[in-house]
Amino acid sequence: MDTKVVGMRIKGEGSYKEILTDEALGFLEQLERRFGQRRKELLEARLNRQKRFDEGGSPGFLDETEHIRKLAWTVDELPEALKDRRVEITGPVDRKMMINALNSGANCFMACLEDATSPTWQNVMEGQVNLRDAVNGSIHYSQPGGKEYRLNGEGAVLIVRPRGMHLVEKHIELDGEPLSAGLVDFGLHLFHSGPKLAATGRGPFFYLPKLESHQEARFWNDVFIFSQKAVGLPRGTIKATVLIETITAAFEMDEILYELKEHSAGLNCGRWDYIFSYIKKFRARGVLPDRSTVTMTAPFMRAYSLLTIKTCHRRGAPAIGGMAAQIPIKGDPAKNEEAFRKVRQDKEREARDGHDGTWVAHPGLVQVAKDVFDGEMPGDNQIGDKRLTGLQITAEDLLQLPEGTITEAGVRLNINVGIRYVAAWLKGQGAVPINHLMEDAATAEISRAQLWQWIRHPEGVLADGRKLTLELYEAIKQEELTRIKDEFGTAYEEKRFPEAVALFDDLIRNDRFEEFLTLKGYDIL
Ligand SMILES: CC(=O)SCCNC(=O)CCNC(=O)[C@H](O)C(C)(C)COP(=O)(O)OP(=O)(O)OC[C@H]1O[C@@H](n2cnc3c(N)ncnc32)[C@H](O)[C@@H]1OP(=O)(O)O
Ligand SMILES: O=CC(=O)O
Repeated sequence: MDTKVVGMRIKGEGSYKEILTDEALGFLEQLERRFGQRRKELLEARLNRQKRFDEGGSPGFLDETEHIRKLAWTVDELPEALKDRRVEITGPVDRKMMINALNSGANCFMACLEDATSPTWQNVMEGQVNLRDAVNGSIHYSQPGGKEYRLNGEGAVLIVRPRGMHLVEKHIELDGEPLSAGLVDFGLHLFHSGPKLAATGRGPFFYLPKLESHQEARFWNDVFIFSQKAVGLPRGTIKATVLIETITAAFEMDEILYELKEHSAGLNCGRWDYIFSYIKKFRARGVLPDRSTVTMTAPFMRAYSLLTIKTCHRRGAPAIGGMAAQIPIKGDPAKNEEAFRKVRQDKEREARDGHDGTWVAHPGLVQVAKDVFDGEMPGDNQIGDKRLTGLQITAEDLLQLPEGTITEAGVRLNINVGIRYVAAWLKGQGAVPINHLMEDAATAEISRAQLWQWIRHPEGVLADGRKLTLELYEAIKQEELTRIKDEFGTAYEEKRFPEAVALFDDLIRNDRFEEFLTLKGYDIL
């Protein structure tokens, strides 16, 4: 469908007229024309950085920005709505789940168009409708069978996570090229809800995913400056929290806060993507052990989270913790208690280390995290706590390879979870419960990246002495597929497992490491 914007075409089905208004599309056009090329250049810089790592180079703290790390400065004052973020619930932009999240009792709700949302056109467009209705307070949902869902009062403060820079939105083209997905998600939400949110002091707030450098933070800062002017908001109204979820960004935390200074709402430890990034960036080097053994207490993960807290507090910014993958387990009180215990332990470590809040994946976990932070954090946040000021975290600390073994069970789990996740994603679900754990794009990336690396790396050897080869991968995969087929029976095809297996196989078998599984998957979504 052609639009009134010259050169712009909508290729997705359904008109979504209330979201894709001429004015909103005009705004997307301006964003793309101003920032689309720069996004591509930043992606090119990522590839060049990877080349250097493949040739043995290492990331380090940058010489050219030493002055930024040395000088005393702080980010701008936080708005009232973001001072107390002790519990943030995350979830996709699904209508019912959004209402549940907003009503969950959490301080904030991170509405995710990234890892927790499969970017079908329908999900993306309906997500925007849901965001707009949530901001208007008019959001409601009638469950087939009778249950009604409505907002109970103001609800959690909304923070929107647009898609990462690597993704495009193929359903909207400008001059024959797809738009930048992150700019679409950001732009539509800002255009429809920014002024309304600003009027109440509850936004517009964003989470910025998968940044690799301070230049990418500068990109977003420039997008914010331009966009605020375009929609009539004072400079500094938008606040953004950057996820530190790539190993390279961990070396540029000060610089990232500095670039976003007047728009910064601190940093968050995106632990799952961080592990994925570590494997991806250093795939030619040492191997990581089984996914389940790489936890936040591994020295390199601990160094990263402590550095995040230290850096944020020095700069007057909040340092938000990450996501424990456990979710409530129905029908098994003992296992459920064990899951809750693990989440509690994780949140206690975060609160005691000095984090200013944390993430939970499920409404049933809000109270657990709240109790921990209420107990450990008497004020709104711990930004004033400078305990970590003298802590020295070196490049070696951040890069230290975790110890542990690779087991057949770990290989099996990676194959099983990876294929199940990709099938769910192809069916339009971006976050799923598998083996009582939350799985989303970030956790699935770890699974496939580990398999890819273990097969090719000489140290990809199981604890029993067998080298993981393509042949062994294939044999285990066939056994796991038998289990999946037994479980799904005649629904196997309808659930898109054949395509999921083909895609997963391609990611593992191809010697070229695919940057993101969602990039490859988007072609057939
Ligand atoms: C690595 C990262 O990027 S982390 C951030 C991105 N990932 C996420 O945000 C994942 C968030 N979590 C989820 O999506 C979900 O909790 C899942 C998919 C893991 C499990 O969901 P379900 O299988 O629906 O869980 P369950 O059956 O226990 O849900 C019970 C109720 O809680 C609701 N619920 C579960 N999780 C959430 C959530 N995160 N937000 C809002 N509501 C939720 C369900 O909709 C359901 O509601 P209902 O009783 O009104 O029908
Ligand atoms: O985005 C969060 C993560 O843990 O990855």
